[in-house]
Amino acid sequence: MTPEAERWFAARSWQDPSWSVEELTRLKEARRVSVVLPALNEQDTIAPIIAELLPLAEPDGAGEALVDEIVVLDSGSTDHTREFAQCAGARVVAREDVLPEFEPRAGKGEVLWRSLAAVSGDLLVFLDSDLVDFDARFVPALLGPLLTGDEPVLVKGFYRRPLRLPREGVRQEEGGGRVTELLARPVLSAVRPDLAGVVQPLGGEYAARRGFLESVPFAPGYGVETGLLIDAYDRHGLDGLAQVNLGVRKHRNRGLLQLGVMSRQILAAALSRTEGNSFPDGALDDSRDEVSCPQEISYTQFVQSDSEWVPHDQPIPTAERPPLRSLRRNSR
Ligand SMILES: O=c1ccn([C@@H]2O[C@H](COP(=O)(O)OP(=O)(O)O[C@H]3O[C@H](CO)[C@@H](O)[C@H](O)[C@H]3O)[C@@H](O)[C@H]2O)c(=O)[nH]1
Ligand SMILES: O=C(O)[C@H](O)COP(=O)(O)O
Repeated sequence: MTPEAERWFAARSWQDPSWSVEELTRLKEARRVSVVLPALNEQDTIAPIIAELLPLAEPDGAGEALVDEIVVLDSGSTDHTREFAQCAGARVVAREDVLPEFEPRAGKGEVLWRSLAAVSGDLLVFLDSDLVDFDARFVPALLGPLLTGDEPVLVKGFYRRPLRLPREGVRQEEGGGRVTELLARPVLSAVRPDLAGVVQPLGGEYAARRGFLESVPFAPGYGVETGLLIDAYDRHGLDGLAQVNLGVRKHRNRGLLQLGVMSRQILAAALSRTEGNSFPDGALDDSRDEVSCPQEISYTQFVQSDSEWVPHDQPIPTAERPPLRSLRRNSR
């Protein structure tokens, strides 16, 4: 690690976060907290996650709650995700119902971007909706550094990651985070060496201040976390970041080909934030407010069909969404 990364890791990593819900609810004062769950076809896991979150939204004796709203931002589900989420007690927002002047695009980054306009929180907590054995203590842990300190704008979770691949008969207590370890952390250590202390740069469990989220472009698809992390660092320095230990995080582990496509999206978000790059992935503009990109690039994977190997081209969306704040400025 660079000396700066080492200093940051020691100063800004909470290995055993122990803020209580009561303490944080008191510190919250007039600020609002929104929990946002991006979801695409998550009918198996969405309701148990919401059930676990609901107590955080119940007012205490003083009429206050740590969480003001739990919102599922639906990404075009075709299963029962929306109904199950609503029955479980969340507000469900379809991606086409927020910022309707923008034609919806596929992918996770798109719904996170739209969520800024759908929720009222000053502080937003993002959680994936494919989590298994979810523990609501993730939420106070992620909010702790934002409510107890002024500096961080983005707080990432870190955890042990089991790996479960039923088709392959794999069930391990560790070994998850394959894209994180094989692509994201190596790439970040090259393009922003000071970010080498971030344990789970891709984790979908993080909290951030609205002011920061509205000030940056959103990369599409699975590039969104990489973009937010690099942009938080570029604009607010390492001390704009913090990380908290969330214990264990289990999710649906995807197959290798799906992870290949995810990796290409992540690489596009990182390369487009690399000054002077000549890659086709895009580039920051001079003001660093926008990333100008081709709409799409293509990535080829190979699949076996009978005895032959055939190329299979995957479109990788690269067009980023502009900072939400710039839309408000332009509409005035
Ligand atoms: O088009 C999409 C795809 C996914 N999701 C949701 O986004 C979350 C994460 O998606 P998933 O496919 O489960 O991603 P992972 O394989 O878990 O990928 C990891 O790495 C990604 C790349 O950084 C992060 O976006 C993820 O949050 C992180 O968990 C889930 O709630 C999905 O339902 C959408 O809302 N829309
Ligand atoms: O975060 C990652 O590295 C990818 O989502 C893959 O995670 P997994 O190896 O735990 O499935």
